[in-house]
Amino acid sequence: MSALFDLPNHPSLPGQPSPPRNPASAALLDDLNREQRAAVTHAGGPLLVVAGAGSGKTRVLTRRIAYLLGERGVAPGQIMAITFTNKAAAEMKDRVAELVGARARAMWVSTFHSMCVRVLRREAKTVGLGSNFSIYDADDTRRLVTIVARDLDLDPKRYPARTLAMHMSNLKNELSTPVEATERAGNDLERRVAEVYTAYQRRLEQANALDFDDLIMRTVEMLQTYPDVAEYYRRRFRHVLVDEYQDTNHAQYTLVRELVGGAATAEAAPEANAGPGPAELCVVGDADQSIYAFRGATIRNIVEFERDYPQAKTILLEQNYRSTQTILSAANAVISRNADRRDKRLWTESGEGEPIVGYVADNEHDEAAFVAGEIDALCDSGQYGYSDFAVFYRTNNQSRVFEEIFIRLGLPYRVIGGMRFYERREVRDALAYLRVLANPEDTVSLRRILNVPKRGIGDRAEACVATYAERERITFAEALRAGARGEVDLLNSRSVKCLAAFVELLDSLHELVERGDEIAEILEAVLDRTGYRAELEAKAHDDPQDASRLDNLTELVTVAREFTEDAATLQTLEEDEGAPEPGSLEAFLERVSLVADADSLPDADDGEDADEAEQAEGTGMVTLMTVHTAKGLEYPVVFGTGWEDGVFPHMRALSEPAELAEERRLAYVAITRARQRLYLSRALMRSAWGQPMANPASRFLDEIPDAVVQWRREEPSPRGAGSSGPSVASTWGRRTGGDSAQAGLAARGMRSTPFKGWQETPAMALQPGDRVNHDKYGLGTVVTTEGTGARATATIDFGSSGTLRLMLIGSVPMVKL
Ligand SMILES: Nc1ncnc2c1ncn2[C@@H]1O[C@H](COP(=O)(O)OP(=O)(O)OP(=O)(O)O)[C@@H](O)[C@H]1O
Ligand SMILES: [Mg+2]
Repeated sequence: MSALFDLPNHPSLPGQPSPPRNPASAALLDDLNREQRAAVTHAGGPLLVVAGAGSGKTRVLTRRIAYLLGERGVAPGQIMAITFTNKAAAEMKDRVAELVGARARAMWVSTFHSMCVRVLRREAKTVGLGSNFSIYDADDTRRLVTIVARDLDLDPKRYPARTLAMHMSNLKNELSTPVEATERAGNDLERRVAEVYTAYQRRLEQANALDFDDLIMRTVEMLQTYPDVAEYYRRRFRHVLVDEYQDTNHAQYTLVRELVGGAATAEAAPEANAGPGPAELCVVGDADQSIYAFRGATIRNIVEFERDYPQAKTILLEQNYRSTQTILSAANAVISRNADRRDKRLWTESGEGEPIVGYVADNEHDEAAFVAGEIDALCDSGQYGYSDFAVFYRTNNQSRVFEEIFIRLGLPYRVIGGMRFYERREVRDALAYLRVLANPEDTVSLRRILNVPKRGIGDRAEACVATYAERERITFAEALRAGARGEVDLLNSRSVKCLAAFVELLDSLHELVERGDEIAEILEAVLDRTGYRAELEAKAHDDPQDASRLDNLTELVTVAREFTEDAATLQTLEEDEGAPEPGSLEAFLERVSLVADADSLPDADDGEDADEAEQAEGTGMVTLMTVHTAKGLEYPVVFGTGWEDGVFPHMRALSEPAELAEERRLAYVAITRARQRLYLSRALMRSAWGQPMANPASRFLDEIPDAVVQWRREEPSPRGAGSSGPSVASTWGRRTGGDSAQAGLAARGMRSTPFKGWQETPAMALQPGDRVNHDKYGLGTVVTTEGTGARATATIDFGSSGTLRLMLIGSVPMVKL
């Protein structure tokens, strides 16, 4: 226990139950503190457990379930437990199964959304849905709103889809129907939103689809409209337990009430003939971890619990069992800046622990390399296995950089939430084209794209070609060309024409490869000339998913562009025998397949063998996820990345006090996931939407006391005035070491990355004739320069090392002489 947040005399509750004599239940209660035990054994009225991060709230829920099953004779089928993420649900189920065995399977442990899907699929007929209804995610929703708004002739500048979707979602979270929304609309925006909402619901219904918010709202409506259905669920679930109660919104709150039957009690339902009586309710939460206000979550539900449920009992937990004091100090320092919160007195017995490690990276690639390097080193030291590590980022799109470096270094990892980029259909289609261009004989890819997009080469034509290839003992590609010349029997003339057009298309694309066009250009040509993009664009008006496919293709073009840019700065000197030429289409495809190959790492589909192997080795995989997804979880070592103003806190929050408070709670969540070691990093430059941006340090970093952070690498101080290139000194906040940066960094034992100092300016200013010294290629003379800003490049003659074209932005290990 240590200095900052000690509270040795934590209060105990009166009338504590002592552990029962039954040895089995003693085991269930043994390793709990008094307050936890009180919560586990509490019977009867509604129970609220409020406590800070890592104080054992979830453990209380899990134990309580085991206790209900083991000691109170409750059947598994009578238990409904609600968690915030699917991962948390799976973990809770596992933990209960460890305690009570396989019968845990009959419990319902799920998220609100999955629970509602389950109920609605069962009751589809009652609510007039086809049981195969589809579910639109947030992205689909926004795109459908765009379509609806366009149909209604709304000016997208004045009424952006995102805003409309948000307001609509708020209405649903408040359980307002389109009719109610229309009646209550008091101003122009509200009227527009109501119109969109009405039209949107009609479209959803036609598509037999529900969005996320509907899942909850429809379930609530059903329970309120059909008392016998509600009765069925109330009889069935005698125990309702909710984790992360601080993140429930009004709709979810109402759903819980309907399930428990508390509302009926409040409205003084006649005693006689009443249903089964309210179920036992147990909710746990922490107002400081409320991070879903954007989905209408309100801590009102915690604060007012005792008013909502007059018989309620509240239990506070104050001992933290998860983190070191250092980590708690950082967490407390950040969260205590929020106004209007109840101060908490978390304490721990686990000691100071390791200092928090801070790292200032040159850019996001450097940051990812640092993270990967640390994981590697800590694993090598034998202290940790891969599964002990988690890497957090603020938004999903930040995962790709980590995925790529992990792949390259062979670090096993998994991404929670968000589909792997290279698994997506459109990405695979586009890559199949490139594969065929790189290798015309790639039959699998060729057959994949043969009729994608549709071009009149049906299954029958394909079969004829395949048969001909087999008979003539030639490749499929050769047979295809024969078909295009009309030499394959049984092909009708229309098919021959289509094949000929396809072959011609491939040939024309192949010319671009021969000509040495950049990969991004080739890819663009593929998407345009095949009509792939046009087809998606046409369909995007009706199907929101097609619109997101277009975005993914744009992202793939960016990947290709970055690859070429990287290659320009890359080691031509380090060529492996037989490796494809750097920057070539082949090299690109090789790199991509390595990344995509991650799919076949354990856990994807290798099934049990891989699991066993993993367990045998005891190393597992590094987990990558957003902070939102990480809520409720814990890891021995946590990397908080992208701690930059504009990234985390999110850009949106910078000018919005309420949103900033929410981002701060998110930072509190991030920090308190760590058990032993915490790393916090940021990058000086980060590409966002294709543009490199210089981001200042996250204000949350500044809020953490210096005493608990050890900076492994600080921000380099800009060299004296007059150095080449415009300075970005204005964005370089505190922590700027006053020392000569290079020597200072070396002295602090900086790892592999060479010092980049002032080269971190937006682009190095060079002119033909300038002399430079490159870390790797040595002395050189600038021959020509091209482009500006992010596109700035220079062709430099390095004498015996060759003449190279280099990017002048990002981590260029080179100085001008
Ligand atoms: N009485 C206890 N003795 C030992 N370990 C405990 C005890 N209570 C909780 N723990 C451990 O402390 C860690 C944090 O517990 P838990 O995840 O239940 O906390 P939480 O309050 O739900 O945290 P969060 O707010 O992040 O959801 C877990 O590893 C848990 O097993
Ligand atoms: Mg928890």
